[in-house]
Amino acid sequence: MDRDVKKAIEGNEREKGMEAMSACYQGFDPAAYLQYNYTPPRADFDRPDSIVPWKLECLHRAFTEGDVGGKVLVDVGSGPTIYQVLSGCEVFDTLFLTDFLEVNRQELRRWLWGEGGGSLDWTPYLQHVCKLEGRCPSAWSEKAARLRSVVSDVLPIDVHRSDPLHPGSKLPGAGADCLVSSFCLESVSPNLDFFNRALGHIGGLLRPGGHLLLIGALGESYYMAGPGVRIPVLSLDEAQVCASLKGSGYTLVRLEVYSLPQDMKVGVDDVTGVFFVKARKP
Ligand SMILES: C[S@@+](CC[C@H](N)C(=O)[O-])C[C@H]1O[C@@H](n2cnc3c(N)ncnc32)[C@H](O)[C@@H]1O
Ligand SMILES: O=S(=O)(c1ccc2c(c1)CN[C@@H](CF)C2)N1CCSCC1
Repeated sequence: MDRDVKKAIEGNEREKGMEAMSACYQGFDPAAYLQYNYTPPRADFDRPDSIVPWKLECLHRAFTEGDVGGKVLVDVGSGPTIYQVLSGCEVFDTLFLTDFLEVNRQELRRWLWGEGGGSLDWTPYLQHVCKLEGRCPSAWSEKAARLRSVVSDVLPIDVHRSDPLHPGSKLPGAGADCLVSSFCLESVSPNLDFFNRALGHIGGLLRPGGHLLLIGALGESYYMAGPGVRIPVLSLDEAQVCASLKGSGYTLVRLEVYSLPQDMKVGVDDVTGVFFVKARKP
């Protein structure tokens, strides 16, 4: 087949894949998503085997062990959540939260700068991270104020585009010093080729020597993002995560895996585990 024709067909297939995934996300319900994933039993701070303490500890350690630093932190695919930057906001003074959907960007703005506060009370998360930092849990309001003070903007993003941030949203300097992204790439990629390309696209936002903190689902093929809103997920295993990072040129610093207890499998998805990756862009 003529190479140009092949490229046109491939390009057309990619556009179709992006449109199909975008259509899936039009029903995304931020409040329902938060309810499904960020309230008990999944978010139970009193359970030693709960995933929340594990994940917040992974993030705290990654941001505070001395090798991560700079000015600009970008969270890719923030959704309606802020837990993923509660440690990073103490290290960086310029944060960008990003998401594909306006409903999620609005949810973030409501918590950051709005009157109502948002759909979820993040106080337990703020208190837990304060404890990890050796601070009194009552310092949670100071941490909330710090986060609100360092978030520069909540930006639209599409990881399937070679320049994921819209042309008008250029990052300061030579790019981000650190990227964090949780449950995004595998949740928006129709197949492994999309996943690997998206990983490459977000890597373009990161300066050489910068760090990627990537959190994601293992063994997940779908999740519910609202009543009747079923979103397909690219099912990953540890080996594939490592292969994709290597293929994208990253140096793996650490990979940690959490296996979900049976009672945390509550029907909102079929996730079997969660990975936490710290990697460095050479
Ligand atoms: C499973 S949620 C993850 C939310 C949050 N990071 C968390 O840890 O719970 C996936 C997010 O990816 C966003 N998304 C969907 N398509 C995207 C795209 N093409 N590029 C970037 N983000 C996208 C969705 O709007 C949603 O907020
Ligand atoms: O690991 S979670 O249970 C979690 C949190 C979010 C998600 C999943 C799992 C699995 N499905 C994902 C779909 F993309 C979203 N968790 C919720 C409490 S705070 C730490 C993260």
